[in-house]
Amino acid sequence: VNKSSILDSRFGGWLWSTRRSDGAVFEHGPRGIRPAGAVGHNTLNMVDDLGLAGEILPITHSHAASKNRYLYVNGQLHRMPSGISGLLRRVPPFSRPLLLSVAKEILVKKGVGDDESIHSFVSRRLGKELADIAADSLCRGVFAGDCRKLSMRSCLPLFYNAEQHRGSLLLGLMLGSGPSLVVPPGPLAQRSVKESWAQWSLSRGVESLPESITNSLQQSGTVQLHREAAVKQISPSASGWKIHLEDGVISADHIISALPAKALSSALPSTWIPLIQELQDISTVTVAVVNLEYDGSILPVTGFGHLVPSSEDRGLLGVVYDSVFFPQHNRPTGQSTRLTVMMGGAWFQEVFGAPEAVTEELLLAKATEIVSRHLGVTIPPSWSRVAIQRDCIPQYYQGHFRRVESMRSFIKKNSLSLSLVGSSYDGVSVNDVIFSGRTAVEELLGSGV
Ligand SMILES: Cc1cc2nc3c(=O)[nH]c(=O)nc-3n(C[C@H](O)[C@H](O)[C@H](O)COP(=O)(O)OP(=O)(O)OC[C@H]3O[C@@H](n4cnc5c(N)ncnc54)[C@H](O)[C@@H]3O)c2cc1C
Ligand SMILES: C=Cc1c2[nH]c(c1C)Cc1[nH]c(c(CCC(=O)O)c1C)Cc1[nH]c(c(C)c1CCC(=O)O)Cc1[nH]c(c(C)c1C=C)C2
Repeated sequence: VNKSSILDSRFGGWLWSTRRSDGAVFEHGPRGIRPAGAVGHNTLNMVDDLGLAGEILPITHSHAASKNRYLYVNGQLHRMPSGISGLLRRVPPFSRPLLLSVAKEILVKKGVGDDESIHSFVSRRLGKELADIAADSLCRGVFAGDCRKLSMRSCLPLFYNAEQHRGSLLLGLMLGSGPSLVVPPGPLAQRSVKESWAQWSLSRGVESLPESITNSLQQSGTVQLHREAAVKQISPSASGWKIHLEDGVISADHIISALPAKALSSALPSTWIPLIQELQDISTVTVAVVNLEYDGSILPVTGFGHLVPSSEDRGLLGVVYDSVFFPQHNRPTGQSTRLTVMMGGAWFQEVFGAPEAVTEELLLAKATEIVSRHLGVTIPPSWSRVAIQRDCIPQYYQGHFRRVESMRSFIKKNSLSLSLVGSSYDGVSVNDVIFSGRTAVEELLGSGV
């Protein structure tokens, strides 16, 4: 069910694509989905099932957008180190070869405590410089968040587990750290492995995925879809639940809630204070997403985009070079360059003030000024679109795992027929949220689906 005022008449939440009448596509949320691992295979299997395989746009690991990612530090773009030579040489903005930090990492003692901030973990194992620049930028480029508050255990479980099981990131990544989930790959996922895909999109944008799911559910004739009907209240009843929607009441024997944690908390019975409190305490951040189109081929570099550490500019998270990796989404006539400037995140309020008060003009002016200063583009954009994505990325702060455990144990102890899925709990990527839905259904049916 879709509620928020800007997303009124559509399903799909943050999977949101603008298709211009001339064929150009602009993404206001995710733009690339990772094919790898169990969660990646699971999504590709669903793409197969939906009959969308013919619309897939893959990017391989050898593509420039996979190899080249940049950092903007001290007023300059720096290509992020990659491959063996990137480890052996000193690559600015870092002051020494990364190999030195990585080699020493093996000798660093395991941390104490059951969670730690990402900044503290990286400082301890790899040094302060990598924490201040690399971890800081990575957290802004995935969670739009602050690495000094984000949880290592919940945000980067692969690296957290590497230290837990092998005492070292390097050893854990080389030797593996515990059993990993496996989802049998279907034809598309097998193709992604064979062709070494790094990410993918769809020819009419990522929103084709929820659109296709909606069509498939409608055609099945077995599912009721309520559009523009917010869940107002959920109350227990003799047969399970009564769900009070804006357009009526429905009964359910089990609820799989994919609502953002805060929205769910305000719909629950007020007597469930511990669960409501935990849900409310999951913070989110707001991101300003500014899509820009320029005439001609105007980029001085080619790659995925660049990230900006908080020490350089607190309000600017990074710039995505969309037309480099999905040129199929460019307008069909004449050369053009599509960029997305992402701003705010954990620093939104501090830099721009209250999201409801900031003007689109101000954000557009800041975005075009950044493109001109960072990329030397002197012409104005030929098209632009500003979207203020309110509360769009949940923040898994230190101790998040305990909060999630405590909510699930409250649900179990009180025998509530309720499953929590979606980006507030077990991962924010598109793959993670789809997989969380599958896991909830499997637990409910007690078997592999
Ligand atoms: C700018 C941006 C860039 C991103 N980039 C990437 C990327 O490159 N790759 C990637 O994998 N992920 C990316 N993500 C993350 C990913 O898109 C999201 O985490 C994911 O789509 C969240 O899905 P969800 O279904 O959990 O939540 P949402 O998309 O938030 O869906 C929740 C739905 O619930 C509805 N709702 C809310 N309240 C109520 C209510 N009371 N009643 C009924 N309905 C309600 C909302 O309208 C919405 O439709 C990005 C996110 C953003 C914002
Ligand atoms: C500048 C801000 C942002 C950019 N993308 C996002 C923000 C907030 C959001 C985002 N990006 C990714 C994910 C999913 C994570 C996953 O587990 O798949 C989300 C929620 C993908 C991603 N983007 C970057 C990295 C390192 C990742 C992880 C997966 C991968 O390695 O591909 C880096 C990055 N993000 C942005 C830019 C400009 C950039 C690097 C140059 C934009």
